[in-house]
Amino acid sequence: MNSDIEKVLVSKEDIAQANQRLGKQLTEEYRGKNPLFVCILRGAAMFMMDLVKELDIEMEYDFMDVSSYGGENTVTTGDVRIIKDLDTSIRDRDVVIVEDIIDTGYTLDRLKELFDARHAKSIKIVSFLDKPARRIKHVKVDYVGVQIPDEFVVGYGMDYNEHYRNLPYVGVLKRAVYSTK
Ligand SMILES: O=P(O)(O)OC[C@H]1O[C@H](OP(=O)(O)OP(=O)(O)O)[C@H](O)[C@@H]1O
Ligand SMILES: Nc1nc2[nH]cnc2c(=O)[nH]1
Ligand SMILES: [Mg+2]
Repeated sequence: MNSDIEKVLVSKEDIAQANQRLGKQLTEEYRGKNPLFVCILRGAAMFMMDLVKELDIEMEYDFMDVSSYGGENTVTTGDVRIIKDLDTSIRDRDVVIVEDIIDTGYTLDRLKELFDARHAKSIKIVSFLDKPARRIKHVKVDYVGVQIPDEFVVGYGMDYNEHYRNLPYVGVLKRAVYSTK
């Protein structure tokens, strides 16, 4: 285990199991609909690539880069900026937004509003992690991998100052790491 990690919240095995379950559910729901899966960069990249391999249907995917956080690294501002937009039109498409984590809900609330305005046929959300304790915007998450307590997590795509995204599990950082980096 990485020496900066205090504890593992979601192991490699837990991740694989959650993805298999989500893949089955989404396969049932979207068979014959050619859905567009939208990965929200950068955090959701690793989850997205694992998830789509569990889908046994025709589908397409695209990427969008948004940033929901301002100057500080662990404090939300509620400001969501589009850094890279989709290349695909979502008009009349069944869209599945793929996120690594829903925390305050600002990012997904804003994205849902945006996709509604672009006339998607349907919009559903799949988030690998759900941290309900911190919710401010009560957006409906249709599919959740794992619910976690109110801790700042890293790994499996999630970062602290761009580090730790490549960890193959989700963990909590040691306190000391925040004060030295
Ligand atoms: O529910 P919220 O409070 O809006 O937080 C969740 C969002 O915050 C993180 O992304 P971030 O903007 O930090 O960028 P990243 O995905 O590139 O790491 C995470 O990947 C979610 O997209
Ligand atoms: N890395 C990381 N990004 C987040 N964005 C919102 N919550 C979190 C979290 O717990 N960890
Ligand atoms: Mg993100």
